[in-house]
Amino acid sequence: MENLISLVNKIQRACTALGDHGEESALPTLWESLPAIAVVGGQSSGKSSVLESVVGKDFLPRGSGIVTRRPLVLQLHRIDEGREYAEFMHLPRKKFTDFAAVRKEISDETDRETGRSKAISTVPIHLSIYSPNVVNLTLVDLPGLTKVAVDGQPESIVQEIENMVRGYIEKPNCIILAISPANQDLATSDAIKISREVDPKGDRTFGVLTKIDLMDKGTDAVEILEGRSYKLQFPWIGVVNRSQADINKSVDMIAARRREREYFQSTPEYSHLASRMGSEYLGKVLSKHLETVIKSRIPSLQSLINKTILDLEAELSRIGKPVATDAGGKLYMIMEICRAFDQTFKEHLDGIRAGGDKIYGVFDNQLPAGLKRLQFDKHLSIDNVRKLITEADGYQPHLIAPEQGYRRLIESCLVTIRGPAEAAVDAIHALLKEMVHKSISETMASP
Ligand SMILES: Nc1nc2c(ncn2[C@@H]2O[C@H](COP(=O)(O)OP(=O)(O)OP(=O)(O)O)[C@@H](O)[C@H]2O)c(=O)[nH]1
Repeated sequence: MENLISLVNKIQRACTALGDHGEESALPTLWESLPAIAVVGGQSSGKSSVLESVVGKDFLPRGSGIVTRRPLVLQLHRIDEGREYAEFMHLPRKKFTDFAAVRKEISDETDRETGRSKAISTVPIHLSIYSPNVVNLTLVDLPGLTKVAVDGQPESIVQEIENMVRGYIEKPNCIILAISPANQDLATSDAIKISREVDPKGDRTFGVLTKIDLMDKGTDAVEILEGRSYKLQFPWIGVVNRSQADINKSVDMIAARRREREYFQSTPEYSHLASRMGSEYLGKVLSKHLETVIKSRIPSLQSLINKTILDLEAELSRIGKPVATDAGGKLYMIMEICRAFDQTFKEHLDGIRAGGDKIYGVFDNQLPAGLKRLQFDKHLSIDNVRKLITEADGYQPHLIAPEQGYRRLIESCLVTIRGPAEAAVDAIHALLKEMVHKSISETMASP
């Protein structure tokens, strides 16, 4: 089953490399059919902390304002042994073993796409983490939902983030990880609000409650965790992440996970729920659920891939043979096309293919018929001949041919036949053009 998640990971990477990340496209987008888990929450709800706890590493950029400005597709791969490392799809063959450098690269790559303007972009960053301490999982980290723009960002950014988040989570294949902080009223949770809009029955929403340790004294989250305040199909999972003070003191993740476990076991209100609380448990549940979803989607994925292959093959055969890349190859190809065109055109003229016979039709029928309709009587009347010859040559003895006069006579007749002659030329021009077009399409269609 673990192979299934890695297979989907590979397809997701291929989608991004081909520019398919679920946006408008002429072809059905494969990305949209792949199951993935999107992490949704308001700013400072603890999204980054949950992601880092699931991974067991510090690697996400931190700061004030909108830090996550591009979707981060985080693919976790479990390895049996060896040192953990990370890889970005935009930096192939570069292995990061220093996770502070991973954090910096996420920031830098965000800026490369969006500029330093703090704008947001829907083009995802792909990060793969290979570690013995993770479960196979694909998570998409999205910008935190916010209510106000900061740092000179346009007001529209609030709506843009919401649209981007909605764009991911409204896809029926998206599993929503809705992060809500326990120290705020659940009724005000941005994550619950938006996930309820796209998944009203909670069929694909996992509710995660953070900051349970920060709740007011005398209050607890049992009502929520037991699904009585807000029911989802899947049980709520509570987590206790590192506080800001822990982060400042560089409390490591492994110690934080241990402390989290102890917290749930030793707090009387939660001890009966301890076995299904915490980030480690969350990671396992998500991995298992993702596997189940992928398994159920395999037939539809397969038929989508097959259909896309057929569509692309049809498109390829419509486009034609591959074009050579080097100059010599291109020249050879052009010469071949010209030769084939030349041959086809000649065959049309010679009557091997249809079309050339129409040219004979013009000379044999149209032109003679046009000429027959002309009135030469006036030109060739004896009076006119005499007049022209006298005007051109003057009075001459009969032995000398009146050459100038003949010329004038022929010229005036030629002017008369101009009309039918030009009509014949136009007709042949149109026929030749038609044959050129025919020959081009026949040349391109020939194998
Ligand atoms: N005590 C305690 N602090 C937490 C918990 N979860 C998160 N925090 C703290 O809350 C602050 C915000 O957490 P983040 O994980 O950065 O929240 P975020 O949702 O990713 O915030 P943005 O990146 O700004 O959108 C940090 O200082 C965390 O240390 C928790 O369960 N308990």
